[in-house]
Amino acid sequence: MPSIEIKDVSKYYGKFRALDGVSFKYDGEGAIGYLGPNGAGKTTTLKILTNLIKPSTGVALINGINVNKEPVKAFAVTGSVIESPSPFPYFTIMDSLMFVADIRKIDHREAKKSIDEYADILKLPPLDSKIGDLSKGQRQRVVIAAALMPDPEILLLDEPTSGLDPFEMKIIRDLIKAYKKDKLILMSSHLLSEVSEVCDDVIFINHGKILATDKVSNLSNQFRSKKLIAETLQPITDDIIAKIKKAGIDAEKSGENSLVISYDGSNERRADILKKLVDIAPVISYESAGSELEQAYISILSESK
Ligand SMILES: Nc1ncnc2c1ncn2[C@@H]1O[C@H](COP(=O)(O)OP(=O)(O)OP(=O)(O)O)[C@@H](O)[C@H]1O
Repeated sequence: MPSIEIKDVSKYYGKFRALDGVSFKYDGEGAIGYLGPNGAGKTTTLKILTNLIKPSTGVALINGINVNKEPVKAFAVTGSVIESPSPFPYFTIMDSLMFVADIRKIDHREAKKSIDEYADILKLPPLDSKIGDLSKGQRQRVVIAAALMPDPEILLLDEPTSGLDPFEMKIIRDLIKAYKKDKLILMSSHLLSEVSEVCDDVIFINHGKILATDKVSNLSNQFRSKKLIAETLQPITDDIIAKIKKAGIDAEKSGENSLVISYDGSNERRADILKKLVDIAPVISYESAGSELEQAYISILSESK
C-alpha cells in the first residue's frame, strides 16, 4: 500500500525556520491537498519528500523508505513535479520523454505507447516540437507526462496548475482525479476550490506549521454555513416577510426576489425552512450562502496569524 510520511520535520534556511515540527502520514489511495498561502512551507516539504533538500531535523518516508537514506529506492516509486524548470530546451517533446524513459529504465516500446497515451490525455503539442519553443502551460503538461510515465504509486505535485489557463487546469485536474483512484497523491495548492474539487483530504499549513488536517467532507460539515439564500419567483413584499417571520423563520429581504435566512446549520432545520417557505411563496432556488470550505480556510488561517 502506498504511503507518505513526514515525521517531526523542521527545516531552517540559515536562521529562518521554514518548517516547524511538521508531521503527517497517509496511506492507501486518494489525493491529499497541501493547502496554504504563499511562503507557508509547501514547496519545502515536497522538496524534502523528494530528497531535493535535507530536513534540519526529522525524516521523510515514502512507502516506509527513508528518502534521505535510500533516495534511489524511494525515487523508483515516486513521480514528482516540483518547481518545474525548463528541461532540455533543445530536445523535442518525444526526445525528452524518451530520455526520462531511459532514466526510469522503461522499455522503449512501452515508453512510446505511454507517451502517445499521455500526449492524447494531456493534449500535448506535436511531439516533434522543441521544449524551448513551448508555452509555460505546454511545458508543465510535458513535465506531468514525464512524472506519470513510469506509473508511480506515489505522485508529489507542487502547485500543478499554477500559471495554467482554465482549459489546461481542467485537463490536469481531471487527470489527477482519474489517477488518484489507485494511487496516492500529495498536491500543494493555494487554491481552495482546487483542493475541494480534486482532493479527499486536506492539510492546512501556514508559517511552517500544520494548522489542521481533515477529510474535505468533514471540514465542509464542521464549517457549514449558517446562512441560506432563497430566491422567489415573485418580488418579496412586506406581507410575505411578515408571513415568513410568523412561521418562525429568521429572514431578511436581500434583493427584489431574494432572502437571507439565518439558521442553526443543521440539515433538519434547513429542510423544515424550505417546506415552510414554499407554502408562503414559490421558491426557485435555495442554497448555502458562501463556500463552506472557504469559511473553514479563512477561519483556520486567521487563528494562525
Ligand atoms: N532556499 C531558501 N533560502 C531561504 N529561504 C527560503 C528558501 N526557500 C524557501 N525559503 C523561505 O521559506 C519559506 C517557505 O517557502 P516555500 O517555498 O516552502 O513556501 P510555499 O508554501 O511553497 O510558498 P509558494 O506557494 O509561494 O511557493 C518562505 O518564507 C521562503 O521565503
